[in-house]
Amino acid sequence: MAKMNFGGVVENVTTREEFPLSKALEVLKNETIAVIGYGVQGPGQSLNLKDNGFNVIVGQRKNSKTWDKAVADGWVPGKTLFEIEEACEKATIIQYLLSDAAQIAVWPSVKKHLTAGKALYFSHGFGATYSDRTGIVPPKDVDVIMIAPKGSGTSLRRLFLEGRGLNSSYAVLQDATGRAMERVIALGIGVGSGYLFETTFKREVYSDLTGERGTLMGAIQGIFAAQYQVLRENGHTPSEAFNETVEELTQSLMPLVGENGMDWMYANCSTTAQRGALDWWKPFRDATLPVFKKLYAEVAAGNEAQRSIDSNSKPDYREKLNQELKELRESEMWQAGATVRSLRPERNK
Ligand SMILES: NC(=O)c1ccc[n+]([C@@H]2O[C@H](COP(=O)([O-])OP(=O)(O)OC[C@H]3O[C@@H](n4cnc5c(N)ncnc54)[C@H](O)[C@@H]3O)[C@@H](O)[C@H]2O)c1
Ligand SMILES: CC(C)(O)[C@@H](O)C(=O)O
Ligand SMILES: [Mg+2]
Ligand SMILES: [Mg+2]
Repeated sequence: MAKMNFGGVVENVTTREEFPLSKALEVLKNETIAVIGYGVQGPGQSLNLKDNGFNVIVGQRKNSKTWDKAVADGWVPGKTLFEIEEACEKATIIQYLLSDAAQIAVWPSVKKHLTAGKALYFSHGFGATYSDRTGIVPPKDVDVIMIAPKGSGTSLRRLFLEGRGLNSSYAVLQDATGRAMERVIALGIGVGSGYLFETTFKREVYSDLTGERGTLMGAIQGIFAAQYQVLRENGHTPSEAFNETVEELTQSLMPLVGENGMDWMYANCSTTAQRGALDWWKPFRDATLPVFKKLYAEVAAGNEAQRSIDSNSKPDYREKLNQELKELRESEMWQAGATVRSLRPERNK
């Protein structure tokens, strides 16, 4: 474990240099890892583990689209692909990667296979932190660990195939075997993490729920929609409004931020743009600060978790979500976006 200085605060991190894949393979050489669920994280984590040489099987409901997807991805029924309970029985490490709501419903079937010495692995602090709402209370004689990739399972797989890695946080909630820490770090390296930073289950779920509702997904759509509306109300065309709101950000400016930070992106824009951005970022911060404070309070009170449990436990939750995504897709802004994307020269090759 290395100590790294993050803007003046020293934190524990683990990198592939100090914990190479060979060490991870050695630590887990006698383990059977069952990845339960084959939605978004399931494929990314299980395929990365398999390609890295670990002993991994998949547990998924038969007669489901994702069972068929697992078969298409090369998992073999009866050999490396099983019904959820059968996979849990065979496993020494159960990676619980069902949706957070489904984890509640399926918990009794998983719990009965959590015999002494096994490890229960999550990719989110949700189930265990909000145990009063989820009912997920692991037995005391198993390790309870977490690797939470900080991004989509789709990116986890794509970056792995490019020889890169998505960063993940890690935590140990329960160390029953004395091996929980080496198990979790080895799994973090195994699923393809770029580096691992330390957290707790509670800190992970609070920050993750805030981030995805905030700047990563919710706030960004909100601020896009507000600017697009103002431009349209003032007579700008959809293509101009979309380009000035979204396309330039994703195609030109955010890659520069990702590469070298905000000041570097600013420095690569005109002095006119720099003057305006440096003047306006603080009013935007001040306007949104109360919303972020309210959001964090809702997360900490458990209200966001409860809302997610209630809506995503309904039988028709997928149809409802798809309907809301359709509304977003069919809004003028994102329809303009579809046309803009179709005009990117690389799409016409
Ligand atoms: N989506 C991501 O990229 C991402 C990123 C980081 C962490 N996570 C966390 O990883 C975990 C898995 O998330 P996900 O987005 O991959 O899940 P998901 O929503 O894609 O669902 C995963 C699987 O759950 C199955 N499932 C749904 N309801 C079920 C039920 N009642 N019984 C049995 N199976 C059922 C689905 O068939 C699917 O295979 C969650 O804890 C999530 O918070 C997800
Ligand atoms: C990919 C995200 C948003 O980081 C994850 O937290 C999720 O819930 O899907
Ligand atoms: Mg999340
Ligand atoms: Mg997240």
